[in-house]
Amino acid sequence: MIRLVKPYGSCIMEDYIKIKDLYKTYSTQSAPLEVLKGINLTVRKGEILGIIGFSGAGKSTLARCINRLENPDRGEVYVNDIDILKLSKQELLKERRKIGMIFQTFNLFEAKTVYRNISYPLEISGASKAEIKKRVLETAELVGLSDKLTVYPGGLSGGQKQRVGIARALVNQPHLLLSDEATSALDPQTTLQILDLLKEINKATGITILMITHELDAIKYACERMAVLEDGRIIESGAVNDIFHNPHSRTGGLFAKVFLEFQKYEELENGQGI
Ligand SMILES: Nc1ncnc2c1ncn2[C@@H]1O[C@H](COP(=O)(O)OP(=O)(O)OP(=O)(O)O)[C@@H](O)[C@H]1O
Repeated sequence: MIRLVKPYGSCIMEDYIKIKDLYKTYSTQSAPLEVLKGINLTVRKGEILGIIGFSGAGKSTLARCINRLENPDRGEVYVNDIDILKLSKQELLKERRKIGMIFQTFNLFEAKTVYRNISYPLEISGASKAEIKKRVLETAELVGLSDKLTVYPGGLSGGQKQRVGIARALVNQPHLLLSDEATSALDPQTTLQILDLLKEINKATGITILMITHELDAIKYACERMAVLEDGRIIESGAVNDIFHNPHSRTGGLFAKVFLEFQKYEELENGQGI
């Protein structure tokens, strides 16, 4: 196991992302579609914050506005006190290197080996061959893929593909990881392994993680705080346990109810609670 360092310090309570009155409308063939309707959100440095919401609530749009893969209509986005919406193209490219992103569909290059998938962000940032090799080997070891570097994505399981996605997102040593439904395509056991990996990386490096998901159990497993997104608005936020046991919104309540029903069913299946 390689030695993990905390490159960015470990102050837990400092705000790392600040989002104020964020709006985003898509143009569609029929009518404009307002997807974000005044988002206000704070993510603390070094935490894993969960964002939960039903399909279409605007979760991916919100994540993509943070690294400006989407340009919001108005509002403010600060990452590490940098005003993301005011950056020039060049400045944005530089800041984006400090923000990794992982996806439900992994988004790997099928024609590149694991090594080349992981090395890609370093290649486009102009790192030397020696630096690339060092960082790829370190990151592959961190995610448990040292023995898969010459394999193509087609020869990997879903969990291994997501590990490649995580390694590629981390190889530039970002301060922030945006995780957009990263475990939604995985079976429950693999989901736990990936969540354990994210928790381990968070603990070891102090990286801030924004975990977007529609799976309450994933949030319950990995996060201390969460926010509920409904129809383009954050309708409640706070400690996971508080929202889970005493939800103040319809969406929060529905997620908690489904989770509890599922838990009851699992206990019955395992012969507990009878
Ligand atoms: N590029 C786009 N152009 C037009 N409409 C879009 C675009 N991207 C997303 N939308 C629409 O915006 C709404 C919110 O989409 P978004 O992907 O942000 O939601 P989500 O909460 O992440 O949903 P899911 O969990 O299903 O991925 C949806 O109605 C979607 O169809």
